[in-house]
Amino acid sequence: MRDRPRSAPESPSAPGTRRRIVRLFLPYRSAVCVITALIVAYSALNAAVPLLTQAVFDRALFGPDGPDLPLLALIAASAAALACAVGAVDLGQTWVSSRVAQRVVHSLRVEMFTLLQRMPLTFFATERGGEIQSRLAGDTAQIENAVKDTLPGVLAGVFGFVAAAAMMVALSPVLAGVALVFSPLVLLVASRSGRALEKLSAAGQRVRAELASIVAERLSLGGVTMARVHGRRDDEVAGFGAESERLAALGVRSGLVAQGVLSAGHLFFVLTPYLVFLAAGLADGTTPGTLAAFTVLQARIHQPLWQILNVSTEIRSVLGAFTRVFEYLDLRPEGEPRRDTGRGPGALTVRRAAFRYPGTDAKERPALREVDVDIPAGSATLVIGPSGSGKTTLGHLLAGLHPPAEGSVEVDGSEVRAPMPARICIAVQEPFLFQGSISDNLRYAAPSATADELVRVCEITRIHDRIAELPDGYDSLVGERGAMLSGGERQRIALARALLADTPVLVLDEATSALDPLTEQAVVEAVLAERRGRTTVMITHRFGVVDCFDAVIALEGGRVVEQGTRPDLLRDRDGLYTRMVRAQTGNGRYSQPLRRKPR
Ligand SMILES: Nc1ncnc2c1ncn2[C@@H]1O[C@H](COP(=O)(O)OP(=O)(O)OP(=O)(O)O)[C@@H](O)[C@H]1O
Repeated sequence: MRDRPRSAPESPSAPGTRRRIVRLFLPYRSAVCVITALIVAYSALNAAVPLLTQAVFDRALFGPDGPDLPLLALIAASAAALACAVGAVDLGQTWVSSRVAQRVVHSLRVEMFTLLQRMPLTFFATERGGEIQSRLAGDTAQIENAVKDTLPGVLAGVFGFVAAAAMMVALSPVLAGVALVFSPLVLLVASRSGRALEKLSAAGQRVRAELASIVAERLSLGGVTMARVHGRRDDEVAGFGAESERLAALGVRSGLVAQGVLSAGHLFFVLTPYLVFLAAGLADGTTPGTLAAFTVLQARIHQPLWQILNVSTEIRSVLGAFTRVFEYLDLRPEGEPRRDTGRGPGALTVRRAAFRYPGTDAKERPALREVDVDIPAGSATLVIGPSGSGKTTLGHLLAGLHPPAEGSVEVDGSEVRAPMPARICIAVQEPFLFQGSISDNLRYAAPSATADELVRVCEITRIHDRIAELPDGYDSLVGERGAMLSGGERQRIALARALLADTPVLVLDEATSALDPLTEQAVVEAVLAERRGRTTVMITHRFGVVDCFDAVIALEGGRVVEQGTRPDLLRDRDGLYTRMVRAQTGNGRYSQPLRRKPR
């Protein structure tokens, strides 16, 4: 088990993949048996048709008593019945295969999605969106096609070959020997070249995933804007073009190898009938009917071999798809959080907490170390510090988004190692709004919230008037990721959503940074004034905007360097907080609060 999958597997199909595939199909073993039985029946019925051809020649048309028309009509009716039976069996097999394919792929997709939902946030910071998309949608689609079409195709090929070969042996062992003499050679060539095709196909999959990542990242609103702003549109096209060209070159190479195998097979298919005719000419006693039946059977033997040659590439690339899907299924997700419905007053305690982001050098200082913090229930606390000092990381630890590597974080005595939706909510600087209406987005936090409750929280965050101005009000659509709203509007809707969750603890991580100072002041004051006993932790750079906080925590280099009430901290004229206030306001005389605390 690993933390992250390799995004570019070296080996197209990892060892053990085949065994895992078999395990995947174990629950469907009855259906697989039915599919196999239907394919066997299909192959046997198909192989019986040449017997009718033999009867037409040797008995109905050129029999000892001349043409026998009633027999010919009977043979024609039998052929029609056989064709109907073949069609019905084929239909049944397709139906069962499709059902199995859909069930298997559905469970793989859901299992992967469930697992990804439980992955640590740091996974999403490092894994490319296109990679996830490519495995969840692309690879599973490939598996679906393989289960539905390719694998039954191979089985049909194998059984078709065996049935036709058996029929040939029954008709004439000598001619059968001549007809089949090159078959092992063709299969050997196919299997050898298969290895080259497997590597080419795995390389193709990797480039496809890279292309999907580029599309997801660079054709997003932010990606396109960045390219335009910096005049790099041509470079973006060139980058995409280079990857696309790699894919095209790989496609040409795979096409050549695959066609080489098919051409070798074709040579065999063209030559063997003439060898059979030659053998028939040399040997005595071959009736025209037997030769006609053989001609039909040879076509029947070519078709399955052709089928096997054709699908061998697909089978190898689908093994690669299974490997990539299994890599995601082997991810190590976060532990399932305890179902926590307790609320409590919301007192936060952090003891000697440390956190280091995965993948960072052990010599680098951790994002947080030896953090000791006490935040009383119902209090309002400001967290400040220079950029990169660990404020967001502390906010994430308090909200349970990252578990501390050392030490502990507790709310009302319960350990916080995973999000606790009933107790703690966090509003972030770049909130996520999904495509839907404003009320859909608000109700994500509280599905049963009434219209009045939506209005109440939106009034607190000073967004209600703006929503009321929109033609559809709370039913207005926000666009993908809230693209139809301004940054400040998005933040205020997300903050209202966090208030709607009505948790005893609320962490605001630069949650109002996109607002103008006057609106920000009004929003923060309203959030604090209407907090009804809620513990509020506000991480911000613009702490001069409001002064109504009970305590200030100052971070520097991942440590807490100051902690206390605002007047206490301002007393130290060289302290970090005082220096930051001075730099922000250009005024060093901060011994008194800027404004009176709201009730
Ligand atoms: N996903 C990540 N992977 C690796 N390192 C990270 C990651 N996120 C943050 N860091 C590092 O952790 C440290 C603390 O980052 P954090 O975001 O907590 O700082 P911050 O005080 O909130 O900064 P800012 O004020 O600029 O938002 C920084 O050195 C940052 O580079």
